[in-house]
Amino acid sequence: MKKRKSIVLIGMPGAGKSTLGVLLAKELALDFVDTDVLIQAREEKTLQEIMAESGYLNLRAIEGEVIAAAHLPSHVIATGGSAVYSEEGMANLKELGTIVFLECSAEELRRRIHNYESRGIAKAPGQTFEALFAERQALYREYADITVGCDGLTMQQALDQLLSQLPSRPQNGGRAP
Ligand SMILES: Nc1ncnc2c1ncn2[C@@H]1O[C@H](COP(=O)(O)OP(=O)(O)O)[C@@H](O)[C@H]1O
Ligand SMILES: O=C(O)C1=C[C@@H](OP(=O)(O)O)[C@@H](O)[C@H](O)C1
Ligand SMILES: [Mg+2]
Repeated sequence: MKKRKSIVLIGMPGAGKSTLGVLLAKELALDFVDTDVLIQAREEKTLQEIMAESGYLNLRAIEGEVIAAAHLPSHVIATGGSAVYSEEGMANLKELGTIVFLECSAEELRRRIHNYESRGIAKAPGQTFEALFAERQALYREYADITVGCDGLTMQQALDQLLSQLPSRPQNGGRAP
């Protein structure tokens, strides 16, 4: 079977990378992988356990290794929100395909996420949501090939918006690098 370019979803926790990623993979007949699951399987620990045992910087380091080593053509790849801290990892993902930033405002994310402190976000202790949002926003923008604004959209509307912004199928359907 021909290898196709992958689609890589980046964005803040709660932006919809994992949930929309599955729907997108089904729509495009691609495989789906969530790099959070790859990390957990490699470490045989949950993300929360990794952070509790060795800290958020170690989780980011492991995430960087996992995404730098990922060989995943013809996939929709949902990353964790902290993937953008790894330059090497993002370079590899960019080689695999199109990077899509699911952009939500801080207000929208606040409406979706009610467990900011306990969700296992890889952030410095005490860092506020607003500070983390600002720090990350710059990185998501830097890496994005496409930005999909998700505020106020239902899941289906966000999926439709994403599909309409993707490069057309013939461009998508070339051989993977
Ligand atoms: N338009 C939307 N698109 C994606 N998720 C949405 C939307 N509206 C509400 N949600 C909710 O936001 C959450 C997104 O979570 P998730 O997919 O795990 O995000 P991420 O993987 O980016 O952290 C889910 O609980 C989902 O039901
Ligand atoms: O943004 C973050 O720091 C993180 C986001 C999580 O993934 P989601 O973005 O899919 O929630 C997960 O990788 C980990 O808990 C760290
Ligand atoms: Mg996720």
